Amino acid sequence: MTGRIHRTAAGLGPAAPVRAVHLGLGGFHRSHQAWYTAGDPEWGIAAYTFRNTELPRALTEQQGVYTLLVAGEEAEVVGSLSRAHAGADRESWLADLASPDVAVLTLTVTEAAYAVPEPGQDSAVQRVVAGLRARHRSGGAPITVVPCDNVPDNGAVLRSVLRSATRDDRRFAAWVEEQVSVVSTVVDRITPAPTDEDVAAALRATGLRDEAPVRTEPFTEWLLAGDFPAGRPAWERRGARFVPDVGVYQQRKLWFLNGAHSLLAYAGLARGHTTIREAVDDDALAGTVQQWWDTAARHIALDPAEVAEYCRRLRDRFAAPGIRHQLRQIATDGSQKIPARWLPVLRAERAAGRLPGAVVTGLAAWLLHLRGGEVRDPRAAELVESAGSVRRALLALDEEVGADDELVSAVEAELHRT
Ligand SMILES: NC(=O)c1ccc[n+]([C@@H]2O[C@H](COP(=O)([O-])OP(=O)(O)OC[C@H]3O[C@@H](n4cnc5c(N)ncnc54)[C@H](O)[C@@H]3O)[C@@H](O)[C@H]2O)c1
Ligand SMILES: O=P(O)(O)OC[C@@H](O)[C@@H](O)[C@H](O)[C@H](O)CO
Repeated sequence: MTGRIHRTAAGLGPAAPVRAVHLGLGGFHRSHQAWYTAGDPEWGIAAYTFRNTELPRALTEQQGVYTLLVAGEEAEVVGSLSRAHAGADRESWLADLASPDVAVLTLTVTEAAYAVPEPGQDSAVQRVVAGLRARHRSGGAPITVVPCDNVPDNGAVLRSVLRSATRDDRRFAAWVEEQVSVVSTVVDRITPAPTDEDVAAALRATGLRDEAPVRTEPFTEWLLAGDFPAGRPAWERRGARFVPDVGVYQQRKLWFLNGAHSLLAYAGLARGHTTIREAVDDDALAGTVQQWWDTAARHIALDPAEVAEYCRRLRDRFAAPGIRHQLRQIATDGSQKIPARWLPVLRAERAAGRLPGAVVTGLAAWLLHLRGGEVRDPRAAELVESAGSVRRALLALDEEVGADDELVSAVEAELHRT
């Protein structure tokens, strides 16, 4: 019988001491932050899911070790997860965040999580605040929080949410302000949700059974801006870049990559496709994506040649064999993603008196998606209910967009055409 992957079987040494904590243990953490951390063997991670109990169980049985299947390259065994926990393990969570040995807290908690918790709500921010409170009570060593979600100005947004969520306790709030650094990041590595086929591929690659492999692409990027007063892993060993400001790179990634992804997701589903690769192989959709990139390129402060090269590489990444990125996965939480991915460009175009065709196509396809039933979005009920009327659905997305008569008419016309 084939053996299970674990540290000795994979040729790894003992787990490193925990000096980093992660919330939102899923596919992306394993393909990105945990992979970068593996470049610095002095740093071990204690990673927590939000709700999932199966993944931490499988990883614990494997001593945190897992296989990273990098499309077109050799599989890599990653050993930076020293411990994996279910989010419900509150005692360990509080103890880890109270520990002065821990210097960094990374987050991948979805776009929707960047909100002030309602009283009594169990949310990612509520858990972060509880952890920071435990740290404050047990000596208050400084720490850096590293949000790694596709949220514009993720560091500033998280700082503002933390301010609101701690304002009832002035001493604690003052400590958070002084001792908790929140950095801003741009994160990039296309990582589809793992499948059973990945389990079989990991076995073929290593000869060891792995119940928690992850498939990803060779391309990876991590830009960070901010301070690490208590230290950090040497993420730069694997190419992370520490920059004064992530602003324009954040726009480049969110508009060009994620904006095109959302366009392909909604328009691709409407045309019967299931993956990004299939969707970009459809000439009509490839044309709409190019139209979107040409439109977005007018509003970004980067050299046009650099933008064109970025788009050329994106085309290759989207079409890469070996990555089956499901349109349904990308289509989730549209109300949280569209405002960051399409609306800044839409606003700039409207201010210039133009009606961008690619955004009209995208909004019409999003409406079709809402009308189609299977909607996963924190505001699903309200959106599905409003979707019969273009005006109401667009108002629910954004008041200014919904109040734009010319845009509403264009989206209505597009829906009649399709
Ligand atoms: N997958 C990618 O290619 C990719 C690339 C860049 C950034 N990201 C960011 O990482 C996030 C996670 O992606 P993933 O592929 O790991 O997904 P995943 O489904 O594998 O893992 C997501 C994690 O977030 C948790 N989560 C889900 N809803 C939550 C909520 N409301 N509050 C707190 N936590 C919640 C889940 O329990 C899970 O632990 C994305 O939302 C995105 O912001 C992903
Ligand atoms: O992960 P989400 O749900 O924010 O968005 C879906 C995709 O657009 C996204 O995961 C990209 O693949 C990723 O941002 C590439 O780095």
